[in-house]
Amino acid sequence: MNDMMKNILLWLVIAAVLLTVFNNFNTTPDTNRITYSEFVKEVQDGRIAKVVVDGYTISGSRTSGDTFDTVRPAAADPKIMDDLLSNNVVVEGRMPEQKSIWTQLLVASFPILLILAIFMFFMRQMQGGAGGKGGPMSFGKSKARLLPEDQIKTTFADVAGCDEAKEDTEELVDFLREPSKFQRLGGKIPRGILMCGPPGTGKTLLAKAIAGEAKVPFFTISGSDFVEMFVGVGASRVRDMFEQAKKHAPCIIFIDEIDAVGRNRGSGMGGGNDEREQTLNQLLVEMDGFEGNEGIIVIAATNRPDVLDPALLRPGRFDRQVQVGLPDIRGREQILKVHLRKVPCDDDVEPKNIARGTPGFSGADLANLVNEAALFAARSNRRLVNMEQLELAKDKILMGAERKTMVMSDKEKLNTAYHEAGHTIVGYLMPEHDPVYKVSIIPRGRALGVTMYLPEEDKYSVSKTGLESQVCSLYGGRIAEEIVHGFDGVSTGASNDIERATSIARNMVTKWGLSEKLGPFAYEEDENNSGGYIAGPTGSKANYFSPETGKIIDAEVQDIISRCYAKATEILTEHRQKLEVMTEALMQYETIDAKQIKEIMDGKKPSAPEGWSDPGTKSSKDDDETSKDGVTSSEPDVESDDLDVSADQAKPAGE
Ligand SMILES: Nc1ncnc2c1ncn2[C@@H]1O[C@H](COP(=O)(O)OP(=O)(O)OP(=O)(O)O)[C@@H](O)[C@H]1O
Ligand SMILES: [Zn+2]
Repeated sequence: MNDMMKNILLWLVIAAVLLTVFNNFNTTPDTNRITYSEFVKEVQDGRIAKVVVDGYTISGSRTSGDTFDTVRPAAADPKIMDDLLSNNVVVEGRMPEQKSIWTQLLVASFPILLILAIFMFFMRQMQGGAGGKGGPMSFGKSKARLLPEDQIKTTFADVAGCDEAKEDTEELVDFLREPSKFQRLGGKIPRGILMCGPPGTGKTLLAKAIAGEAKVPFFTISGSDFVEMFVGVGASRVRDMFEQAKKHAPCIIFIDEIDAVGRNRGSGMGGGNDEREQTLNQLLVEMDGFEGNEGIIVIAATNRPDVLDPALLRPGRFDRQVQVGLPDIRGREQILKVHLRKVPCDDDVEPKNIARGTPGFSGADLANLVNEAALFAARSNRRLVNMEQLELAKDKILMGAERKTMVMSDKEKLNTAYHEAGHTIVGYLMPEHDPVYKVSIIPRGRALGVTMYLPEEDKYSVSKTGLESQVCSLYGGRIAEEIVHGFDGVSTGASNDIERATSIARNMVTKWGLSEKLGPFAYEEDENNSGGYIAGPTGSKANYFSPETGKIIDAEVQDIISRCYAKATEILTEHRQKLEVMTEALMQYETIDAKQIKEIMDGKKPSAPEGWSDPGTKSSKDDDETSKDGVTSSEPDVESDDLDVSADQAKPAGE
């Protein structure tokens, strides 16, 4: 309440100043104006001849003939006036009504009350407390939502594929079930747990499952809910939340995106954000404030543990970290099983196969996959989800939704086919390159065509050779166009490829220490993503090099790219014949799989892809699509970022 009081006080002072100014303005001194005490004295001295009373205003004339006026203070006892005026003075007009001291006070304080009321109204609005939209129960001042214990149906059985994280948190369940027993045994229980991991890996789910298993209430709030416009609001929200939690203990407080408030103070983005800092301080105070045996466990989630303020990680606060990473193949299989349980499935459904084909997928991606498959099944009036729909759903998530309505001209289609075939052939032949999983010239999302690579198993890093191979295959598309149409015939379709290739080459030099000339130093650092991304979106960068080094960096990047470009050109010139065959196959089938690609690369005639039936002739019409990206969706490494990018591209046409 403290900060709120400060705010109110501030407003009161402003109100008081305003009132004073207003009053002064009102009582501009008149030449004849006298003070009330002067007036009383003059009456007593018998100098007043006539008095006209109008409420509190008193005017009149003196025995000497000149006029005067004065204002009777509300506090003056009216009876004294009566006594004063009883003799030899002519009194006209009416006396002020007798008001109780309370009424007078009320009248006097009305403007202040009004301002207070308006202020309170705004506070309420800001805190969005009224009525609790969304949550089953939300309480006034803090935005935290409270899920009572009987409403949490999530258990550990719903969380699959993160066994270590589950093990790490099992003892919390025991503790929450019976905090006193734990205390008696001298068990030491952390107050705060930090769950770290990429988005969608089930951090929220796991926290909820702990509450569900322990049958305790679950408070949830997002770090961004604390960051407010008004200084002090966030801090008071934190205080409120902990107050509420204490009433419901034992319980769990879950703070999602703690990095929104917990960023390192005095460094990084938006330095000197008072509000955020105050909120963070309050959080630290509250964390220190409750005893370990109160039965409150604060679980915070973040995917950027590295940006958190070290004070948050100190003993007694979030001193225990639980890693919730992307699931491996076994994990993915289990997660798929959890979600497939909820939809009617055909007998042919093999979670293991889907798990194998989805490296880099998060739990949320897999849940989405099952959901999409169910939608596909519903759309084709099937009662059971089968493997075909699961494959379709996987492709949709990996490559974006097909845009069946978009018609390309034959010329554009042919160009796209050459482009994708170029990517595919270079990717196929380069060492340590992920195998091509599918090539398609069906427009998806913003891409005109897609070449999808998938590693055979989960991969956590890429070698220098692998990276250079990626750069080569990224240029393969553009080079194929160049070989067929000449330099003047190259389309704009390669912009995304070029961007990504450049980004890989640059990261090789400035981040991954893969330039011999420059050595293993970090010259550049992304503010937003702390490395690990290959061709991920670039945030604002921090540079650590002199202008001279900058020139060498540029030269090194150019060197990598020109070497890779030459290599890819060499490959495609040598395999020109295969480029033609693959293009032809793409024109015919539109989508070909690893099997057809292998046949073509072995110099054989490609077979028809599985499930392919001749659709007859397709209509074609000119299309004014602006984005001509033939996106090469190579499989990401540790991060599933590229998956997100493909998913984003499933938005409607034209960005
Ligand atoms: N390990 C898992 N087992 C089962 N389902 C999962 C798992 N991980 C994620 N999911 C599914 O994905 C959904 C989203 O997961 P959740 O919100 O818990 O992720 P998160 O890590 O908290 O993500 P974010 O960081 O984006 O908040 C869950 O509701 C669940 O359906
Ligand atoms: Zn391309």
